[in-house]
Amino acid sequence: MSESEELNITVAVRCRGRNEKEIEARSSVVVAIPDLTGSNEVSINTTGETGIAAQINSKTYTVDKVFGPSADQQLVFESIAEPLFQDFIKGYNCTILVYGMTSTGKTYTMTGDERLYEGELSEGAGVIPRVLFKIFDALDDACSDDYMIKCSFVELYNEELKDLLDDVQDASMPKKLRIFDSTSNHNSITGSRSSSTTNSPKYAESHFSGSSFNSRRRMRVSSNVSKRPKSPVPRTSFTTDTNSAIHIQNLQEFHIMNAKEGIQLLQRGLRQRQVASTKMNDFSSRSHTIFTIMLYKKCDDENFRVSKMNLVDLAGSENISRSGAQNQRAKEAGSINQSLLTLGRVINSLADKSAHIPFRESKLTRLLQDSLGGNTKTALIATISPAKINSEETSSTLEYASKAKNIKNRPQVGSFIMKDVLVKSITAELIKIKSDLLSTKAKDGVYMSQENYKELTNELENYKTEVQECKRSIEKLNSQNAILSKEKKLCSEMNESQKIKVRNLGSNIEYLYDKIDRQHRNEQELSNVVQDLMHALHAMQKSLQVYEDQGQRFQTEMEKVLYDNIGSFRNSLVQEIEKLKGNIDENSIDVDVNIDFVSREIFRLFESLDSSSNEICQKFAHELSIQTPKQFKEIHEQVETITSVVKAYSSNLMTHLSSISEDYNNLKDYLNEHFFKNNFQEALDMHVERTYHQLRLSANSVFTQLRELMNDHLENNKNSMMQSLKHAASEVVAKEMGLLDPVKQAWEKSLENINECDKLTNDFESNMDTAVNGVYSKLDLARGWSEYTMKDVERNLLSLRDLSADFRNNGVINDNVGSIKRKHTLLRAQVQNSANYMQAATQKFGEIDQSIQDLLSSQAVPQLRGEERIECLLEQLNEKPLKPLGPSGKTPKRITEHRNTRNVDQLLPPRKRSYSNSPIKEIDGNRRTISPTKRKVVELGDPIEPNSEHVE
Ligand SMILES: Nc1ncnc2c1ncn2[C@@H]1O[C@H](COP(=O)(O)OP(=O)(O)OP(=O)(O)O)[C@@H](O)[C@H]1O
Repeated sequence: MSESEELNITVAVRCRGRNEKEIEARSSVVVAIPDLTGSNEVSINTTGETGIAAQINSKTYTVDKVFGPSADQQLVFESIAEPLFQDFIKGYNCTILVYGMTSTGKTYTMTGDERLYEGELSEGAGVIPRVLFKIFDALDDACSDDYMIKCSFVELYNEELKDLLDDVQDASMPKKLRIFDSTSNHNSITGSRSSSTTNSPKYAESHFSGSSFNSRRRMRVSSNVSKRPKSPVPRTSFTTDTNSAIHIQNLQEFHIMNAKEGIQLLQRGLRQRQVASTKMNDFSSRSHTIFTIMLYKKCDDENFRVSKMNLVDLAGSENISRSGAQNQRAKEAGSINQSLLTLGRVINSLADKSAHIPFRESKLTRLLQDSLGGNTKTALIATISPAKINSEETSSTLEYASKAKNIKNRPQVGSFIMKDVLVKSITAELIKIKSDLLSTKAKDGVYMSQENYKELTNELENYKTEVQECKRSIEKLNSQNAILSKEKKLCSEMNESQKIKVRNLGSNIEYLYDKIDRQHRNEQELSNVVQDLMHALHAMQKSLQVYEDQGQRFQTEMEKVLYDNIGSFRNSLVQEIEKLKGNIDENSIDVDVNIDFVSREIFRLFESLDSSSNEICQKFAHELSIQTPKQFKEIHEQVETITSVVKAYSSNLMTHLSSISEDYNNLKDYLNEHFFKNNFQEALDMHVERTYHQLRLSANSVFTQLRELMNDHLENNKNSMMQSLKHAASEVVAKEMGLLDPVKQAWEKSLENINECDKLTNDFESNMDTAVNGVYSKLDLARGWSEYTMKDVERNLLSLRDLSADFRNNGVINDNVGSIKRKHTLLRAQVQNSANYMQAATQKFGEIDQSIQDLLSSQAVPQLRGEERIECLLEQLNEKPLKPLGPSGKTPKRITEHRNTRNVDQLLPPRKRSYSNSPIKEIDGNRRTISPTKRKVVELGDPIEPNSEHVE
C-alpha cells in the first residue's frame, strides 16, 4: 500500500445477543446475521413478518465484517483492531470508533473487562487493554528500546472537553481544554533538522505540561537521548505532520513503561468517568471518550516516528424521545446528537466527496478530523441490538455504518520528530526536576527553584486568599447557621405552642360543638313544645269557634224565642182577650135581652143585679184591657233589654275573640317564623366571626411576639373567649326575651280578654237573671191581679146566689134564669178558657224559661270542653316549662285575681250551676232538681185548680 493510496475505512457490525430487558419484553430478533465467520452482510426486518416473508422484506447491509453474538472479544480484536494496530506500530495514525445506540456494547467492545488477573487480561477485555498489552509485546518482541509511549484520556460531554486523567485538578478552577488546530501556523519539521520554535508557547505546553510535574512519568528512550542533558528546552511541537495537527491544549499525556501502567491510566480515567456517571446518571452513554496512545518510535538514528492510536467510544446514538431525555437530558441529547449529526454529515460529505466537509461544526468531528477522510487508518465498529424494540435505532446505525463504509482515507505514515528535539524536550523536563531536587538537597526544609518558588508563592497567596475567603464564608455560614438554628429553635418552640394552641382550640371547638348540640336539643324540645302549643292553640281556637257558634246560636234562639214565640203568644193572647170581650159583650147583649124579657116581671129586683153585673163585667173588661197590654209592654221592654244585653255581649265577645285570635295568630307567626331562628343564627354567626377574628389577631400576635407572651395571650384569649361566649349567650337570651315580650304581653292580653269575656258572661248571666226575675215578678203581678179579679167575681156571684134564691121558685124567672145560667155557664166556660189560656201562657213562659235554661246549659258544654282543653294546655305547659324563654325560666303567669284576681279555674267560663238546695218537685212522675226561678215557673205553670164551688 503506497502512502497516498485511498482506502475505505473499515466498517464492522457487532450484534450482541438479546439482553434481559429485551427477553423480558419478549421482543423478537429482527436482525439476521449469517453464522459464518467473516460474513459481511447483516439483514434487518422491520415489518414484523416471519419466515420467508421476513427474509424477502428484510433490508441487507454490507459492511467489512459482521459479528454475531457468538463473536468474542478476541475475534473482534483480531479482525478489526489488530490490522490497525500493526499499521499503528508502523507509524500510521489509526482510529477505531465504536458507534451504536446505548447498551449495544460500545464500551464492552472498546474497553470490556479492563482488569488484570494475575497480570493477565481476561477474555472479556476490549480493544484498549488489548492494544496496551499488544503494543509492549510487539515492541519488546522487536527488541527495540528506542520508543516512548504516552497516553491521554479525554471525554467530550455537552460539547465540553474533560481530561479524565487529571484527577488532581482544582475543581473550582478546572483546566480548560481547548482544541488547537496547528495546521495554519505549525512548522513542519518533518525531515528537517531546523529547531524552529512554534509561535505558541502553549502548543508545547499542551504536550508537556501534564507530564512535566508528573512523578509517574516514564520514558523508555535510548541511552543516546539521555546523553544530551544540557540541550535547551525545546518549545517545539513534536506531533506535527504535513496535513493537520489537532491538539488539545492542557490535556495531560502520561508516559507509560508497560501495559500495566497503561491499564492503570485507563482505569483511572474510567473511574473519573464513573464518578461523573454516578453524579450525572448514565453519563457514560451521554458522552464521547477518546483514549489516545501515542508512540514515539525510532525510525533512524536521528528521527523518531510519531503515531497515534485513537480509541473512540461514542455516545449512544439513540433517539432523544425514546431515551426519555428531558431538560438537561434533552440538552445532552441535543449536543450528543449535534456531534453525532455532524459526524453523520461529515461521513456523508466524505462519502459523497463534497468540497466542504463540516468538521468544524462540532468538537467531535474536529477531534476526528484526522481520522475521517484524512491520513488516518480508521475502523468503525457499529454495535447493534438484535431485538425488535430497538429495530429503528438498529436500522439507523446500519445506515450510518454503510454510509461510513464509503469514506475513503488517504493513510500516511505519521510524522516524525527529530531525536534531538525529542531529547531536548525530555531533557528540559529532567533539568527542571533536577533543579528542584538540587534546591531541595542544598538547604534544610523545602527547597526549590526560584521559578518554582515564585509559582508556589503565588499559589500560596492564592491559597491564602482562598482560605481568607473560605474563612469569611465559614463565618458567614456560621452566623447564618446560628441564625438558622435560632430560627429553628424559635420555630420548634412556636410549633410546640401552636400545637398546644391547636389542642386548646380543638377542645374549645369540642366544647362549642357540645354547646351547639345542646342548643340543638333545646331547639328540638322548644319546637316540640311549640308544636304542642300549636296543637293547644288549635284546640283553643276550635273551642272559641264553638263558643262563637254557641253565642250565635244562643242569640238566634233567644231572638226566635223572644220575637217569635213571645210575640205570637202575645198576639194570640190579645186576640183571645178581644174574643173574650166580644163574647162577653155578645153574651151580655143576650143576657140583656133575656133580662129585658123578664124585667117586665122582675125589673125592680133585677135592676140592681143587672147594674152590678154590668159594672163588674165592665170593670173586669176594663181592667183586663188596661192591665194586660201594660204587663206585656213591660215584658216586651224586659225582653228588649235582654236582647240588647245579649247583642252587646255578643259584640263584646266577638271583639275579644277576634283580638284573641289575632294575638294567637301573631304568636303563631312569631313562633313559626322568628322564634329562636334569625336572632339566634345571627348572634351565633356574629360570635363565631368575632371569635375567628379574635383568634386570627391573637395568632398574628403570637407570631410577632415571643413565647413568654403566649401564656398571657392564651389567658386573655381564654377570658375574652369566655366573655364573648357569655356576651353572646346573654345577647341571645336578651334578644329572645325582647322578642318574646310582645308575645308575652299579647298572651297576657289574651288572658285578660278571656277574663273579660268571662266577666261579661257573668254579667250577662246576672243581667239575664235580673231580667227573667223581672219578667217573673210581672207575671206574678198579673197572676195576683187575676186572682183579685176572680175573687171579686166570686164575691159578686155569692151575692147573686142570694138573690137567685128569691127567684128560684119563679118559673119564668127560673126559665130565664136557667137561660141566663146556661149563658153564664157559657161565660164561665169562656172565662175558664181564658184561665186555661193564661195557664198555657204561663206554661209558655215556663217553656221560654226552660229554653233559656237549656240554652245556658248547652252553652256550658263547649265551655267545659274549652276548659278541659285549657287545662290540658296548662298541664302541657307545666310539664314542659319553657326555660330559655325568660331569665327566670318560668312561663308567664296567668291573672290570679277573682274577676280581677281569679285562679285558673276562675279564668274559665262559669261551670254549669248545680242547685243542690233547690226543692225537688215531682213532674210527670219524675223527680227533678229545679232552680228557684224554675220553681216559680213551675208553680206559675201549675194548672189552675177549678173552683170547688160551682156557680149553680
Ligand atoms: N457482545 C456482547 N457480549 C456480551 N455482553 C455484551 C455484549 N455487548 C454488550 N454486552 C453487555 O451489555 C451491557 C451494555 O453494554 P455496554 O455498556 O458496553 O453498552 P454501551 O453501548 O456502551 O452503552 P452506553 O452507550 O449506555 O454506554 C454490558 O453489561 C455488556 O457487558
